[in-house]
Amino acid sequence: MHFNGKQEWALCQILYRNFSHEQTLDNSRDNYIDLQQNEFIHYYAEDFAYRDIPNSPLRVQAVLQKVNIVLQLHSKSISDFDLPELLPETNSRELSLLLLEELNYYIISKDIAKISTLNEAQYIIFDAVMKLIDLRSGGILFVDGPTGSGKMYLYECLFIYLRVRQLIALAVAFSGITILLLHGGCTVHLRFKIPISILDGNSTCNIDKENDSAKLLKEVV
Ligand SMILES: Nc1ncnc2c1ncn2[C@@H]1O[C@H](COP(=O)(O)OP(=O)(O)OP(=O)(O)O)[C@@H](O)[C@H]1O
Repeated sequence: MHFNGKQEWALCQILYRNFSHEQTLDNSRDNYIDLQQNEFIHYYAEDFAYRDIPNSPLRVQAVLQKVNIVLQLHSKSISDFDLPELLPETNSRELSLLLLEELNYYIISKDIAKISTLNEAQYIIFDAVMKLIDLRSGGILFVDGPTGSGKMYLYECLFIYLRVRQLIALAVAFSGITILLLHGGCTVHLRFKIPISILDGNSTCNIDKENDSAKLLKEVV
């Protein structure tokens, strides 16, 4: 059974809250053993972190991150248990929830297969965007085309490809209707904290450099 990101997250919270219940963490031997068995991690990696990511260690890291967050609520952490190591670069102590959300999209093989169905024009743009991203040189690309020419389809494929690679790409649009078409979409105003009144000459995006939004924006490819 597969779940979407929000359902999955909710289920993880419930399950891992149970795992991190005081009784489990203290000395109830049976539960404690369950939690220590690495098989449990792989089981949940399949159930809760399955993203068609061909990289099993990454899936395990995704589960460990989620478990760690709940454990932290109980003043414990992954390192208190005999579980695979949570790598520093994926340690949820450093990754904000916003970032974790962006790293945990539910992508199935059907989505990935879409990329191979891009038509020639779409593929040229897809390729250009990927080259720019791989160069990490930054840049602005503007895609235009008549209604129904497949712009949104192209954007979907770009997001799928980047998210499978565990890269951060934020889907934003000016209208609430448009964001419904983009998985994980968010209005520009919400994402960049643009004040509603932008005409007074002094308005700025209200993002503190230390907060989670700023950390997320810094990770964007
Ligand atoms: N390469 C493709 N293979 C199969 N279906 C495609 C492809 N490209 C686009 N489509 C389909 O064509 C339809 C129109 O595509 P899409 O909505 O992406 O166009 P658009 O340019 O974003 O349109 P609009 O400007 O009206 O928003 C959609 O049903 C989409 O699924």
